[in-house]
Amino acid sequence: MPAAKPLLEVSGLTRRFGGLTAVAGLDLKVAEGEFVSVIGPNGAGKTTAFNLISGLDKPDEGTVRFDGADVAGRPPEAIARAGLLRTFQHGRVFANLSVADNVLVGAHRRLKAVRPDWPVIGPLAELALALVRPASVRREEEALREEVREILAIFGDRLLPRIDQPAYSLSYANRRRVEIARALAARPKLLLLDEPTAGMNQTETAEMLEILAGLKARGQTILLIEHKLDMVMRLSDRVVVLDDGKTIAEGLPQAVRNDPAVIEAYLGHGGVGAASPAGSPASAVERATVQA
Ligand SMILES: Nc1ncnc2c1ncn2[C@@H]1O[C@H](COP(=O)(O)OP(=O)(O)OP(=O)(O)O)[C@@H](O)[C@H]1O
Repeated sequence: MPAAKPLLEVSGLTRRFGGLTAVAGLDLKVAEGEFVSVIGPNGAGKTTAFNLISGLDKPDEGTVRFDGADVAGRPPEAIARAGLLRTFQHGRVFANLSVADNVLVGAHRRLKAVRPDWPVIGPLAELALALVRPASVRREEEALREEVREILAIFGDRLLPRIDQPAYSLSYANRRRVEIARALAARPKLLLLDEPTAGMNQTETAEMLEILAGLKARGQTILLIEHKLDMVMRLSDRVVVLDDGKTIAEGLPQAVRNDPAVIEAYLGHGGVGAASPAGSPASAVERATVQA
């Protein structure tokens, strides 16, 4: 159990789609500084749970407490402003914006949280500032640009040389990196990553593992959905296993990997490469997760 105070506390979270209960009374805690991974067979309810936590979808039942406030059912922008940022399974970037501007969108979100709009004169003041650009505004812009470069540098030379290129011109892997960079620019208290290595090759996956390990070392709190079990094993303080919308196991990575209920869940789902139960039970889970 996490020792530090819970940053995220999900309780009894439920989402039904017609007759299907995608998330069924889910309880989940993430403490400050923790790296928690959510694994489970295809269709277990992982992404639906992320959608409910990040405000993209509304729960039928349950509560989501984030940083001391109940955020269940609040709009995604409000939840992001509170410091909970997420990325998407297939990556979402602003295709026509440059790499730098995509990341600036994340920083802007943070600034808005600190300096909310001033009704009525807000837009006029912004226009005036844009036309005159006093020294203070120029300094702030330069500081932001420098911050963008620092964030992009986390990804080695993948993004920095492409800083002014439009996002649509980037490779799939680079678009996914930009999405993470944008989330980081908001300085999230909690970062939700939905399969950040989906569609990436082995080298790119290994690189992402190092990047996530670096973020963890800096104290970034992370909740990760991931099918690649070796990554989950290397990074996680705790692993939560979902099946049919419920938690079926939770604990240290090695313990979860050898849990009979987990092995059964993976073997029971033909869709995750569980054709042969040969080999050790844990290797059955590994095959299933890597192939998913
Ligand atoms: N908008 C929706 N309408 C109807 N059913 C949905 C909807 N979204 C998800 N589901 C169903 O809910 C269940 C859980 O889906 P979800 O995408 O959350 O699973 P997952 O664990 O993220 O799977 P994967 O590992 O394949 O991404 C699935 O049976 C899915 O078909």
